[in-house]
Amino acid sequence: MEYKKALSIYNLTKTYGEKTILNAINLDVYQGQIIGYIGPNGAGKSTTVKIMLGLIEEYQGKIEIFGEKLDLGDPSYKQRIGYVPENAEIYDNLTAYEYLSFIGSLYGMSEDAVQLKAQQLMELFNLRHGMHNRISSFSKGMKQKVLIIASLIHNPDLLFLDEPLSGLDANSMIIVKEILDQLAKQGKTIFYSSHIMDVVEKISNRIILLNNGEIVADGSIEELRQQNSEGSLEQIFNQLTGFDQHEQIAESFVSIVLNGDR
Ligand SMILES: Nc1ncnc2c1ncn2[C@@H]1O[C@H](COP(=O)(O)OP(=O)(O)OP(=O)(O)O)[C@@H](O)[C@H]1O
Repeated sequence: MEYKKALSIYNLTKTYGEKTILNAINLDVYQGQIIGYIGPNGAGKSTTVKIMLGLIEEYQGKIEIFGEKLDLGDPSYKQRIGYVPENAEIYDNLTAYEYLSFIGSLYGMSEDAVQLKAQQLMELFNLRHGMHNRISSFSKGMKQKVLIIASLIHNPDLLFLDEPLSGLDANSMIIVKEILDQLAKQGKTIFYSSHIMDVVEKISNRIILLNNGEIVADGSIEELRQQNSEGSLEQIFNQLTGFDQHEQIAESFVSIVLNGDR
């Protein structure tokens, strides 16, 4: 398979007031890549993803998705994108089936196609019996599974995932990781944002670390290991973000917790 560019970012800069969140970022992402998109809290990961999804319209720089300049006036590119947000605004009052039908119709799928796919995918996630129950009655993990199905039901080519395994049990996590691996082998491109470093390390074939508005590392885990003296991705993350005070901070925290009145 010939791997083409799925996404290009040129000099992307985003500021909020005085604060520069993204500082002239450049990035080319190819089909079939699973990008582990990581960085400290507030680094700008969600901001980057929201810009690519057209949810944030004010920025400087240029973005191309599937070779076309991002044109918010023509949102057809969105039909090729799937998204699992970190904080889902899921419609709790709908049943799982109603929600998936709604999402499918937004993506232009026929009712029959959505029904069949939703049923089959929910069954594979052990949710068949919850199909016609309101999402508000679902556990956290069940909701997460509905979100994952919703992000994939229209067979997108580019997938943005923000902590997608959040709330999933160990068995379901294995299934989702395997699904992502197989989708990437089919040429789908996946942006995987997470703070769980050992999962990112295993699942990604390319890791991008964002810190202080810049990309400070970009490569496979093997490449990052060669470039840095530390071994695990967690250690590389600590090193590149200049963090070595976990013990002191924890000690101060605990001593404040233990001191003073009840
Ligand atoms: N609407 C907004 N107005 C002002 N500042 C904002 C706004 N949205 C985000 N920010 C700021 O932009 C920065 C980046 O936020 P973003 O949510 O992209 O970080 P993140 O890397 O996804 O963090 P996390 O790992 O905590 O999810 C933060 O400093 C945040 O306070």
